[in-house]
Amino acid sequence: MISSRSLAYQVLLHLNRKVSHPDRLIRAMLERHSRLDERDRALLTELVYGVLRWQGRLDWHIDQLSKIKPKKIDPEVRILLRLALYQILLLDRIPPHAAVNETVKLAKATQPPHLVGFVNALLREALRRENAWNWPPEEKDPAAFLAVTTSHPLWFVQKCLKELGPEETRALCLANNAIAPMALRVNTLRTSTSEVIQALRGRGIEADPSPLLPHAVRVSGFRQDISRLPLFQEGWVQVQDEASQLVSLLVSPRPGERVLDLCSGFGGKSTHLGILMKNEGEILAVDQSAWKLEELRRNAERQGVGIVKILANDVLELNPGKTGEFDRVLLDAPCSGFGALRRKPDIKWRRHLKDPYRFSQLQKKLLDQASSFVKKGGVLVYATCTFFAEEDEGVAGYFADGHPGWNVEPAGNFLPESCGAMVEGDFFKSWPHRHGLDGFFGARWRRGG
Ligand SMILES: C[S@@+](CC[C@H](N)C(=O)[O-])C[C@H]1O[C@@H](n2cnc3c(N)ncnc32)[C@H](O)[C@@H]1O
Repeated sequence: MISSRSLAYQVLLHLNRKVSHPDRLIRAMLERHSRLDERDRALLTELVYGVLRWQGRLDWHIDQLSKIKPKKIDPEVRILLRLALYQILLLDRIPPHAAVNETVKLAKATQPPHLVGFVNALLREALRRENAWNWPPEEKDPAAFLAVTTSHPLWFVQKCLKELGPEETRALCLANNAIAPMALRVNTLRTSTSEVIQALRGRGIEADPSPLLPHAVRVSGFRQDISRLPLFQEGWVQVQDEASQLVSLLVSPRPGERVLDLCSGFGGKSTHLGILMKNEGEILAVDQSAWKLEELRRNAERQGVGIVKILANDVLELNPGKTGEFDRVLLDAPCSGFGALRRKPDIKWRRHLKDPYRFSQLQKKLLDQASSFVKKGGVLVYATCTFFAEEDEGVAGYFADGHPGWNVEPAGNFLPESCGAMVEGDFFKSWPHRHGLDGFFGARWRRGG
């Protein structure tokens, strides 16, 4: 039978060739290989995410060990090496020799003999080193040291050092590498928090109420596909970080209102808004990606949220003449996504220093556009899943300066008291290292009447 290592190799190869969601690729693999047992299914996920999380550091090890110039290492071979070194250097539960032997087997099946020899020699040298590495000098070059040891791009660490200082940068980088607990949002149209916890515990799954939100549940140590559980299929829960759930609370829609969800994606927030509205009123979910909206439609159906309509459109080409005005508008803007590195570690290798600025230019345009849909006296919420100031406070400041008729409404007035630590001035801001949640930002304004 095919091994989880070989499947992980295929997923990582695919991701290297084309930007896609690791989760989707893993799920597709698991569907195709449905006879894989739970241990191997879990190992596949662990290998893919582990390699993506530690890619920078694994590449540094490869470059230290390689007898040929790093640039000359074939990308497919590099992926094989990352996969093996992750198991050897960063995973406890796989004997290092087994990792080398399995990788060499995989190399034999996919590479010409001289490359198999190269893989074999490099991995055996890694075993011989026994963790004696010449790390970049911490005192002299703290940015390089942190970048390598915590596996983040150097530019990212340098930017964080400038904006947050050394202690917070270190804590943030460490938190980004943690495996985030699974957070579920309870669908109060269908069930209650205690019923969800009971159902999960009944299956031997460790589940606890969130200390932050009454309708969220934290699940620990669960490595299987939640979408296979009846409670998911019956729409009792949605997987959603608590910080992301807080954005819908910041919108605080009421039953019967008209709400516009711009950049709705798969509808994590649209369905939450519909539940907060008790399925009364209307939500228009707009995204330029038709396939994401198709998923949103299925997601809303699963959760029994019947008030969401979908529209595939570029937000910048939409106007209130077509849609009418709304009581509340949420713009969950496209962003650099650095707040979600715990769940999407691949992002750090796809972004560049200029990206936060580049995104901020688009976000300003989208926010200007979003405001034109808000009726007088209505509410506008701007959200991102990043912590870089130019995409967060910078965009909010730009909007406030250009729209004197709008009043900022302090985020603290709309979030539960338990989330007081996530209020920064007028805004909502969560951080992985400070709050143990994904990094989100939210700002709210009311349009003058
Ligand atoms: C942060 S994600 C949205 C996440 C989603 N709101 C949720 O809660 O699951 C940003 C979304 O913006 C969409 N997008 C980016 N630029 C857009 C544009 N100009 N018009 C419409 N949608 C856009 C992307 O397709 C993506 O789904």
